[in-house]
Amino acid sequence: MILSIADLEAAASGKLPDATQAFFNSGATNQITVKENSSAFSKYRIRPRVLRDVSNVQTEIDILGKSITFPLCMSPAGVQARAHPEGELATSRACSQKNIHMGVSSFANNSVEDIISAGRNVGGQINYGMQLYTMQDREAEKEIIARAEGAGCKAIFLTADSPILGLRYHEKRSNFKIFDGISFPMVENGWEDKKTQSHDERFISFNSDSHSWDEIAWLRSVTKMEIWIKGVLTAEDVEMAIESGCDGVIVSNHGGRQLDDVVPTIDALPECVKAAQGRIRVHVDGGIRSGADIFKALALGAECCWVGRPMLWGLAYDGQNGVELMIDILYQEFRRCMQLAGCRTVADITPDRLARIGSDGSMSRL
Ligand SMILES: Cc1cc2nc3c(=O)[nH]c(=O)nc-3n(C[C@H](O)[C@H](O)[C@H](O)COP(=O)(O)O)c2cc1C
Ligand SMILES: CCCCCCC(=O)C(=O)O
Repeated sequence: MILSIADLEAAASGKLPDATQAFFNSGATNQITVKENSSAFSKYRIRPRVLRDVSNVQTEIDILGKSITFPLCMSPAGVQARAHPEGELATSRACSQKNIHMGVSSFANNSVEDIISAGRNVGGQINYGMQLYTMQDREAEKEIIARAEGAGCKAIFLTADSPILGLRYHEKRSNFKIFDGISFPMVENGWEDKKTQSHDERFISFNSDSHSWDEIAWLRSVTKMEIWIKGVLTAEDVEMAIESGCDGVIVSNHGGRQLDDVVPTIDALPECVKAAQGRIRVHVDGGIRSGADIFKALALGAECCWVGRPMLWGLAYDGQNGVELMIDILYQEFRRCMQLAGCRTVADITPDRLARIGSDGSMSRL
């Protein structure tokens, strides 16, 4: 029986070859951050308020100019065809049905045009954001931006934590074949001669490790979409994002897949929110596996949460239905958490709803 995200992970992983599990589920080097992203949530406990009439709870929030069902979006994750043959098309339909915005990876196995059409064809009106890497070939980068904007994306998510790929030992040991039999329509122009390259070599061949904050002004000059930075973990970089004129940041460590031993995102969030002082939007991803995790992130000041692996597990388990099941699980848990904690609206989820357990076991209010 699949009741929780942990149940979904177990069911999905059983359906995937070992090498694909290693690719989806692993983090970088020693797996410290991938584990801590989730476990760090447990040092927070909820302080519920009672007798507050929670008969009419409002879970909706406005993101990118549209109301979504609850504060959750789908993180951009590449190579979804390794989870299910329909890949991002199934994810897009599920998001559209459930009224949840979706990030599209540059390493999608379907084009941004097809991904958005798939969602529109089932009737929803959600927003999409295009994830970008800083590319060596700026003309090719510009073309992806133009295609995304033309297809209807509302935002660019520039991934800032990946000047190079993280060292992914589990993935290497498993001999995961990323390229065999699948295409990458957003980035593969001119790649025909590189079919034999490794994952790492291919990334190095197109991605720029000399990226800098200067790119934001360039992005502004080529698009009217919102510009967000994905992969910020410090107050200093939130300040840089504000100075550079970004619309938002996603506090993210790439699900622990880039630099290992970095701070878990839920622990980086408070300093990022404090630095933002409401001048820039602050979202978070990494290790979110329950409705209570979403509640805690909001109480610590995030406007919205994003999930990566839970979406991939849903997709691997049962395509579109599996992603819908994943969203339903998180929605039911989050709504119930709000009710039981005495919150009628998302705005009621404030820092005073949390306590923090110290290293000596003591409990303190935030
Ligand atoms: C298999 C996989 C592929 C990913 N691909 C991308 C990508 O192409 N671009 C990107 O910015 N982040 C990518 N991510 C990171 C996610 O956007 C997100 O930051 C991370 O998965 C959040 O952590 P979670 O998986 O614990 O929810 C990927 C993550 C996974 C697991
Ligand atoms: C050729 C590199 C593919 C990277 C796919 C995305 C991913 O695994 C990540 O960003 O993490």
